[in-house]
Amino acid sequence: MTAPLEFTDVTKDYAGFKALDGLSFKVQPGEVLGLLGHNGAGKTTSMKLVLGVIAPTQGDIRVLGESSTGHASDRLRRALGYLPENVSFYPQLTGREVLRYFARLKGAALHAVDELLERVGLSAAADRRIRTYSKGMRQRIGLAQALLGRPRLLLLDEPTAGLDPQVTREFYRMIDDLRGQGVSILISSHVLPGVEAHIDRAAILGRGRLLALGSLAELRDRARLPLRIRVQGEPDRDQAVELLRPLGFEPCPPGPVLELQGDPERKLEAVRALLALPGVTDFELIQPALEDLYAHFNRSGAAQPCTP
Ligand SMILES: Nc1ncnc2c1ncn2[C@@H]1O[C@H](COP(=O)(O)OP(=O)(O)OP(=O)(O)O)[C@@H](O)[C@H]1O
Repeated sequence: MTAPLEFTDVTKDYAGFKALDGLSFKVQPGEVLGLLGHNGAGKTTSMKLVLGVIAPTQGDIRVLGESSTGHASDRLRRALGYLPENVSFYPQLTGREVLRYFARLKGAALHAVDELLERVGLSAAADRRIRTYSKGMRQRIGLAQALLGRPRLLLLDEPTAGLDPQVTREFYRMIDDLRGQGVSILISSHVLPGVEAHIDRAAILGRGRLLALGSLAELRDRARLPLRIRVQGEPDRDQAVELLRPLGFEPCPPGPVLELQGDPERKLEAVRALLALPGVTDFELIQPALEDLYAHFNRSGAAQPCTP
């Protein structure tokens, strides 16, 4: 099956400044790919290239099997859903009016509007003016707008920036549903903790270059960051350290609970040793989080798995 989105060796220069440098990746059918990077890494530039708003300086971008810059780009734009980073609508219009307006622009069926309002949980607020909407409600109307025309490929640029944790969770639940329906999604973010559980793979961008691409498990394998073990109970700290140090585990700085970090390959040996230690009532294995992997591949200093 053709990948809904494919970047091949894409470079984008803005007046001599390389915003993207040899970027290649694919979004597979029904996949959620996280495009992760710091401010200025090239996430929005990538989105604009997919939309055909700007053209690559070099390289090729295939969107739903067609070139993003060819004569098909208008039609392609209609087949895409896009939620921009700073979503803004006419404040004096109601939610329903905004969606009807965009449905006409996109050539989407007007009867889809009420269904979409329901889907994003805004039916009750459909006849309120946008200027009375909270930030979370505006993001939801933005998502509904992006879903007009039942796009097979959805581009979400920093969709949860500025949302509170509860609204962020609700937003990701909607993303999970869409993924379940086979929609392919490119989601850019620099807010990493929330996105981790909702993406199939991550593409880590740094200064326009692809630093790493893979599932969390693949990135963990590649990075080989230390595994952290949090020990519950009241074992003798010195005894625990003495036992685990020969296995390559070192204690984290003293805190309310004992934590050690070391080679993930020696996890079982470490666990066995811990189980034999008096006072241990339980333990928790803590894998490097997406944030740790991101820091590792960005080389913005070694990841600090010992920090909470
Ligand atoms: N029209 C433009 N002209 C010149 N430089 C630009 C232009 N648009 C973007 N850039 C530069 O290209 C780089 C990538 O910008 P881009 O907006 O793609 O980053 P981003 O990853 O989306 O960042 P953010 O998280 O801050 O939105 C930045 O250094 C930016 O200043």
